[in-house]
Amino acid sequence: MAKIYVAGHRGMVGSAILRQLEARGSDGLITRSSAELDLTDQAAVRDFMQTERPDVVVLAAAKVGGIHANNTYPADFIHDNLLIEVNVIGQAHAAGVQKLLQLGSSCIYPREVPQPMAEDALLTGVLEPTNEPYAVAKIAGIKLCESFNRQHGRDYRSVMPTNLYGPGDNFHPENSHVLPALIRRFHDAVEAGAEEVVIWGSGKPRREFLHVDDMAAASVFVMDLDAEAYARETRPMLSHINVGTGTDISIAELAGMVADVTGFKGQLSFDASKPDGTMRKLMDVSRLSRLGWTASIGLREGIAETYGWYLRQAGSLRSK
Ligand SMILES: NC(=O)C1=CN([C@@H]2O[C@H](COP(=O)(O)OP(=O)(O)OC[C@H]3O[C@@H](n4cnc5c(N)ncnc54)[C@H](OP(=O)(O)O)[C@@H]3O)[C@@H](O)[C@H]2O)C=CC1
Ligand SMILES: C[C@H]1O[C@H](OP(=O)(O)OP(=O)(O)OC[C@H]2O[C@@H](n3cnc4c(=O)[nH]c(N)nc43)[C@H](O)[C@@H]2O)[C@@H](O)[C@@H](O)C1=O
Repeated sequence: MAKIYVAGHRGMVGSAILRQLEARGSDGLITRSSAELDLTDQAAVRDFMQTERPDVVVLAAAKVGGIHANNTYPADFIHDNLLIEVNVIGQAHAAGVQKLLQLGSSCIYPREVPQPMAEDALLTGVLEPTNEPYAVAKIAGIKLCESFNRQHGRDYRSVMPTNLYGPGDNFHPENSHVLPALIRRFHDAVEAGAEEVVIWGSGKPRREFLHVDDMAAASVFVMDLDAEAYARETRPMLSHINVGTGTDISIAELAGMVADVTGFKGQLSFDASKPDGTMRKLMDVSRLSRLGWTASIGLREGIAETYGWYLRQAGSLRSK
């Protein structure tokens, strides 16, 4: 059985990938928390890779956050993510790891790009300023994989997820992504009997949301593809594959859905002092669907399930 190292296994995506691998009986799984192995520390990553010598690496560790966190801590987002990618991808190669899957993000695509965004839209225009530093690091991750493939014949693959959500998400009131932020805000409003909930920005931006279990399934699917199938879709650079649902929704519509799921009956208002970010980010998922994978969890169903999970965490999440 292959030894698979899942970097970031305590995070929302890494934990979902770990669940999928465990469910199919993988028994060579290797994990380390950030307290055990700081992936920004090159010497520590080198020692770990040389000692463990995994067969496969899944890179789901990153500094992650929503629009406010990206806009407030740009240095952390570019610095930590570049180090994590250089260390994990570079030291995996140095330890002879032939296969790796790295997770990027839909924010790699230019701000003004034809929708839906196809993989070859990469580097065709100017990035969205609220998350440009993070996006530059994610683009560097793609180019690292491509370059190790070209120069050293490695099989390093990249998946670009759309906005994700689900159990294990970060529900921080300011630093999280929109969906967990709204779940928490609407839930708190219902509990407090509040009459109004404030939504950041104009409510007009459109986003595509994918449940993390779908993302984990897609990650394992891409990891398992035979090399010829991956190459067929990603030639000539053996580059990245988009992962999404292929449908989007406005933030105002999303807020209405979360209000419905949480039972909030009051008014919504919009705070124009907060940034909208990119006005639309819809993935072209035809590469992945040609290969045979499509998402299966509907948005409303996924929000209801995530809200159930949030409620089961009781006070532990809300005290953060
Ligand atoms: N969430 C989303 O909407 C999206 C996420 N992505 C990408 O998916 C991947 C996973 O994201 P997600 O699961 O949401 O993020 P989380 O924040 O939930 O998890 C990130 C994980 O990375 C680990 N990590 C962070 N810094 C370090 C470090 N210095 N050393 C070791 N481990 C570290 C953390 O480990 P520990 O818990 O041990 O501290 C954590 O478990 C990322 O690459 C992200 O960019 C892409 C698009 C959308
Ligand atoms: C996944 C992706 O995530 C980030 O980009 P983003 O798509 O802009 O992410 P977001 O989820 O934070 O916001 C989506 C939209 O929603 C609006 N919005 C309303 N009310 C809240 C709110 O309460 N919180 C947040 N965060 N946003 C809100 C918000 O104003 C924006 O218009 C990247 O930085 C980058 O990290 C990345 O790759």
